[in-house]
Amino acid sequence: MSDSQATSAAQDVILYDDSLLSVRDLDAGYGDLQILTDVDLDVNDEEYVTIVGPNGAGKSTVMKSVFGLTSHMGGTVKFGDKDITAMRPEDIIHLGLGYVPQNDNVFSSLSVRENLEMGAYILDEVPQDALNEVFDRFPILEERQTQKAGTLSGGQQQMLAMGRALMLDPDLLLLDEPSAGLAPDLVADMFDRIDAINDAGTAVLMVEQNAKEALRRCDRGYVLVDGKNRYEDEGTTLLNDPQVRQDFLGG
Ligand SMILES: Nc1ncnc2c1ncn2[C@@H]1O[C@H](COP(=O)(O)OP(=O)(O)OP(=O)(O)O)[C@@H](O)[C@H]1O
Repeated sequence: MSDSQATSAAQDVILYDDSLLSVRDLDAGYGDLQILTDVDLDVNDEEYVTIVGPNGAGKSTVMKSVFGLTSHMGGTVKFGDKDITAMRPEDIIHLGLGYVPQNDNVFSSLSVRENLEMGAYILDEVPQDALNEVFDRFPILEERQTQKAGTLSGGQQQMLAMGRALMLDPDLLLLDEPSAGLAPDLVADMFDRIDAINDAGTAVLMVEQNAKEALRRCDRGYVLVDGKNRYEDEGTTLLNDPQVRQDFLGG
């Protein structure tokens, strides 16, 4: 453990002093309904972090809370040196944080290219370099750039949603269930693409139902249960932990 880390006695969660994203004692929910309690979480520069856990554990709520989409009830969220606690999403994206929600993540009636251009709406001009990079990363989007997004397959729409978030070249990408709804033979391809995005230097925080594959690929993982931290460790360590396997990974 480096000098910049300290272990939280309560949950045995490692807290970092200099992480890119730092969530501390976060309480959040919807309206008056509290879902998250004292959640701690870090993502370091260029790190790939996964949150897994049972249905309804609050995984998506963590992502939404980081991105300013829930009721904030306590605790802090820092991104780089900025306190972004309860900041609005339209302000957060200026800071280099991109979010790809699980559902409704493309504008169906707009073309593929228009969707990508919308990703950069906060800029005065469409960043051509970023657009070309997205097309290099997802060639099918270049081929189909004039097609309406709603006519793409589920996997292609997921690529478009990611491509749109990449238009601002974020330092951290939040991905909520990127493999949801994909045919089994497309799931590995989607994970390969996420690996490539991370290898190119973008930190990733991902929620996944496909927990084993996600833990196999990530650097570190968190297991969230009932809106609280339960385990945190390197992905492969969690994957091989008998208790985690039995309780959360189907044996
Ligand atoms: N907009 C909302 N309003 C009220 N309650 C909500 C809302 N969205 C989610 N919840 C509730 O918050 C709890 C956590 O949901 P969340 O989607 O964060 O869990 P999850 O771990 O991502 O689950 P899953 O794996 O099933 O997607 C659930 O009880 C859910 O019903």
